[in-house]
Amino acid sequence: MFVCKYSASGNDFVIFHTFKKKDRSNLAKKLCDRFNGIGADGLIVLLPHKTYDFEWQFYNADGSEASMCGNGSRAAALYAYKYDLASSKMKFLTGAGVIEAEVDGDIVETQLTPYKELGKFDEWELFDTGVPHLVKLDKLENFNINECRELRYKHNANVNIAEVKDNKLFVRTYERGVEDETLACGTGMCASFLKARKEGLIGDSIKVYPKSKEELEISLKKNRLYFKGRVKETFKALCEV
Ligand SMILES: N[C@H](CCC[C@H](N)C(=O)O)C(=O)O
Repeated sequence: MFVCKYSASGNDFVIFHTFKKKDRSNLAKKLCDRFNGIGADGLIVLLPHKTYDFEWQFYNADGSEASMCGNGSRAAALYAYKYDLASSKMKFLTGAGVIEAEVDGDIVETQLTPYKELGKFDEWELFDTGVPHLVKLDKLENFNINECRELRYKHNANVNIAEVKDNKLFVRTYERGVEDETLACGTGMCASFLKARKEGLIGDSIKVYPKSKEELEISLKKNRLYFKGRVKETFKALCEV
């Protein structure tokens, strides 16, 4: 069957759709392997749903399932629209709840599930933007992969360093389940937005730049997070899955 690869601001995913829900943890590890597989940060499988346009299974590259993926939600929406699984405005079910998305050319905006503030640990703050994220406001060059890895296991969370410069938000993320820094992390950028806004450094909308330097936009409307940016299909092939 056909599998595709999508890149959402540098966060990349193998995506396909099928009818049968089953454990695809080992498949995710195989397909996401950057040496022996297609290579990606995650695997997304779209499945039929009686109420919503579809539901999904999301796996990190290490085969662990995650309840949500911000960039993955934008990639899944573009895939669903391109392959006639949904119209340009859609609703789909994730482990974190229902996501609303809108496709406009190669720009996709998704509304994330309601966020939670989960507490402070020293200069770090923990948020749930669909998955758990620790955020510290600091200079980006102070991003330390070993410190991030330690905090990731201590709190079972993704770890972000965020910096506000010239009224723009810059974010670097160590991603749980990829176990490395990724080029972008949507729920991480959203958690960083919440932290910067809480400290009074930004307003309700801002341009955000992850490690890939691709421009995204995050806004807070009626206390819900909206996240918008470019998505592209980078690969398509027949593949045994
Ligand atoms: N690695 C995350 C899931 C993917 C999040 C990220 N890729 C995004 O765009 O939100 C976790 O296990 O919590």
